[in-house]
Amino acid sequence: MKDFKENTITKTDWQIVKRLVSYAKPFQKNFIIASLMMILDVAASSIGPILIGYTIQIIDSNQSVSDKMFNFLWISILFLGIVIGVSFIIYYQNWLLQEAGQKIVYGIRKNVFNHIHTLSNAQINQIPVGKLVTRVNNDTNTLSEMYSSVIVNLIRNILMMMTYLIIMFVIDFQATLIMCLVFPFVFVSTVIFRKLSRNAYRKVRNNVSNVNAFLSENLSGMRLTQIFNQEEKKKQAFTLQSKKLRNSYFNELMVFAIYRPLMFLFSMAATITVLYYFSTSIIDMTLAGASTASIILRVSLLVMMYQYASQLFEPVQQLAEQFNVLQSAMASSEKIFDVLDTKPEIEDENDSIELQNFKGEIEFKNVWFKYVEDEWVLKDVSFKVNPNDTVAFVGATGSGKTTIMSLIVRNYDIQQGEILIDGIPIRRIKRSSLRAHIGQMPQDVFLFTGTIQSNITLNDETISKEKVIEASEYVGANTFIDKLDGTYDHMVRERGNNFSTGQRQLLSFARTLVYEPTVMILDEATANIDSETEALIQTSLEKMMKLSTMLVVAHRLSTIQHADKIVVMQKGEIKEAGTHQALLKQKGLYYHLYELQYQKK
Ligand SMILES: Nc1ncnc2c1ncn2[C@@H]1O[C@H](COP(=O)(O)OP(=O)(O)OP(=O)(O)O)[C@@H](O)[C@H]1O
Repeated sequence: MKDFKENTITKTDWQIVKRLVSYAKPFQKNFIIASLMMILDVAASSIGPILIGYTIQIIDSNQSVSDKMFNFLWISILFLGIVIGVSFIIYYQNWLLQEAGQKIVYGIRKNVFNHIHTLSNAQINQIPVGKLVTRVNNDTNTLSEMYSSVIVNLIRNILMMMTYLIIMFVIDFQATLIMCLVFPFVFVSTVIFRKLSRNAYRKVRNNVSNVNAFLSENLSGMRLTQIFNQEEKKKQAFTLQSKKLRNSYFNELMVFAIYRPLMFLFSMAATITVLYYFSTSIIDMTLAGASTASIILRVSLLVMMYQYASQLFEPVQQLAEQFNVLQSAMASSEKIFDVLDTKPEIEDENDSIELQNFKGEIEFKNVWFKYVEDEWVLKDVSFKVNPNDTVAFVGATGSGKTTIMSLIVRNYDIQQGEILIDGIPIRRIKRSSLRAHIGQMPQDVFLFTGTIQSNITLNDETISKEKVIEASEYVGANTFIDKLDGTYDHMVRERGNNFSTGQRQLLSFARTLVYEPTVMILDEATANIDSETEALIQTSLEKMMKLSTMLVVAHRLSTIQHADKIVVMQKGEIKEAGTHQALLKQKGLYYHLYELQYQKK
């Protein structure tokens, strides 16, 4: 799975629309009020040209000068009133729609983020982080635009066009009919434009997603790039991605750059047609000796028609562009719903239970496990961890030690065999309950941006500062925390890059201890740690081993000599198990591993 699409059923446009409407339902009041205001807005905006035409008619009327001035004044006040009214309507309408749009998108964004957290490690590992960011952020933003501007404006523009056309037909049927000859051209070019712009939009979206994926991966791995002097290559790769994005934007701009002037051309053609038609009819009237009043009336109608004709194409142009946003919102919605429809591979069973009075007993019975088809990573693995025991797992890299730890917290489901936690099959236990009782200290400790304290409590406000200090002192992390500016309030930079591997390990110990788990899992860091910190880690580990059941993936055999049991793994199988002394006596695999490390020292 490189994207969520591969795991979901293809959705029809109608299904997408239905779901989008369902999100808008709680805000129907906003949409109804905005629509009513839109009708007012359209009505008020259509009156402008009529008022101008009427003003021209007053000039030539039989009214006295003071009456004319009085009427001008009233028309001006009415006009001003309409302009103020329309401005207020537009402001309030925008506010209502933006409020609804932002709230809807806030909800969707939250759903997408939360849903991603329900997916299994295997599902998440297959999708680049940048793509996930694009789904949660960019795609939901496209939706916001659709809810807050497109839907209502789309209806407004259709309504506006219809109203203008009806008024024009009423003013002069023949002139309007002739003007309408331009519409087939407008229609054909709009259809072509929609097609071209849809492709352009799609390319832009894909390239944005690719650039995001590239950036998130390469900025996280920047240190490695520098270590291997690969900056030039990365710069070139980024330039290529960036160029693709730039070109796709250019492409999109080109489509618009052609369409807009084309629309202007049609609009001018229509306006000139109307002007020509009316001008000739006025000349004909003059030649036929028509009265000044009827000529002035004709001139006022000409002004009105000119105004409507020139404004008519604005909604047409906007319509085409809004259809595009609508289309891109549809595409984004499809991607968002693909995320939401991806079923988590590992879910709690309906009758799953909470772990009560957990003793900390773990048993693997003939467990077989593979990540991918035909590649067994664990083969018939059986072992038992008794409450409060310390069991260590050793073996060559890739032998399956970390995998065993992941299975204990059910990050993956096994294919054969059984995992029992306090005698209960693991599938029957709520995953949240497992994680609440089993504290994990992974190999690569992840630190979040924030304070030392927030990194230890993981923002759980029920954990007191005293507890944080107590845990830090217990594991010896206070030796470096106390030296920091602001101690526990010292800021941790993104990913904790201002702390050493050893310091991160100690913080990870404290983080686990404050949650008081019954079982602790430690995947020892493989990176080299300075001997002072290593001694600190060793001491705190020995202390922690006394607190609860402990499982350790050990790379330094010195760490685990006092373990109750050492399990030796090779290529997914358990080859030996026993205490340090017993295994040494066997002179098997463990003995050789030990010899190797001993010789190195
Ligand atoms: N998410 C994954 N998807 C596919 N294969 C994986 C995944 N994680 C691990 N593996 C494979 O499973 C095997 C066992 O890996 P595991 O990480 O459990 O080994 P390990 O003994 O803990 O190694 P190390 O000592 O290097 O940490 C390896 O061959 C590895 O390539």
